[in-house]
Amino acid sequence: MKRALLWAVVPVKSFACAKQRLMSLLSSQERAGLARAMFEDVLRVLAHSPHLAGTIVVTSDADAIAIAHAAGVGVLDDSANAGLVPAVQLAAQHLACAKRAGMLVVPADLPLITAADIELIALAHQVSPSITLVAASNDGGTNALACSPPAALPFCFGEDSFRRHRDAALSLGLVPRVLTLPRFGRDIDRPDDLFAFLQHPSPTRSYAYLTNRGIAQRLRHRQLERTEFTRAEPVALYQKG
Ligand SMILES: Nc1nc2c(ncn2[C@@H]2O[C@H](COP(=O)(O)OP(=O)(O)OP(=O)(O)O)[C@@H](O)[C@H]2O)c(=O)[nH]1
Ligand SMILES: O=C(O)[C@H](O)COP(=O)(O)O
Repeated sequence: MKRALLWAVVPVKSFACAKQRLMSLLSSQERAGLARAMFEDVLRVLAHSPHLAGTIVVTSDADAIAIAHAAGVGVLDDSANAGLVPAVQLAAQHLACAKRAGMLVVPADLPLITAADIELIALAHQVSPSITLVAASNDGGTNALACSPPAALPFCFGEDSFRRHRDAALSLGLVPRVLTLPRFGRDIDRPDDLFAFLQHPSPTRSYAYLTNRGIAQRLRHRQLERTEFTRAEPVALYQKG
């Protein structure tokens, strides 16, 4: 079976605005630092993959642009910063105009992905027209979307996006390939995602960032307190009554 060559597309919103859902655990500086480290982890895997035709970062963040250039990958300017869907549409139009065969959208908050994951996606993805999807493990999101040709699908990122991408493909008469890739499933969006990430050391910049800054240690204390509070709560209620 012939394979469609994929261009990886990594949308990156401004680091200063990233990871709002981690606000209860991390300062704005720490959220920006983590977002940056996760992006570096993702880019390191994509930029070295022999299974991709290339990688493009869609962003207007000066830091992200510098990191992309240092990794030798292209940048599309997203000065509008109007959300994930317009950013991906921009990339799809760009790739379609350049007559590229396909696009693989990879969010920048997947620090655990590996070269083997990219290979599995590239091997599973069929010739055009075709769609390949990887779901987030816990929130109904889409953590990888391969699409040939690049603009084959109306992009549905947001709430419940995996189901909506699958339905959109089916309504076009395309049966999407769906892969279960545990490392691809684990984006870091919410406090529980971060606690789970910290449970197992990983050779990632993200883990190193959280550990070297003392953030990991602080969060482990916090998690312990949370557990103890949950355990203590029924006793406290009993005493009050
Ligand atoms: N270029 C670009 N990328 C975006 C935009 N909005 C989100 N992204 C990227 O899309 C991916 C998923 O982002 P979200 O989960 O929506 O945002 P987040 O910063 O990770 O987390 P929250 O702030 O908690 O929603 C990440 O790679 C983001 O950097 C945008 O307006 N422009
Ligand atoms: O499916 C989506 O919309 C993207 O993967 C982003 O999802 P998230 O906001 O849950 O990370």
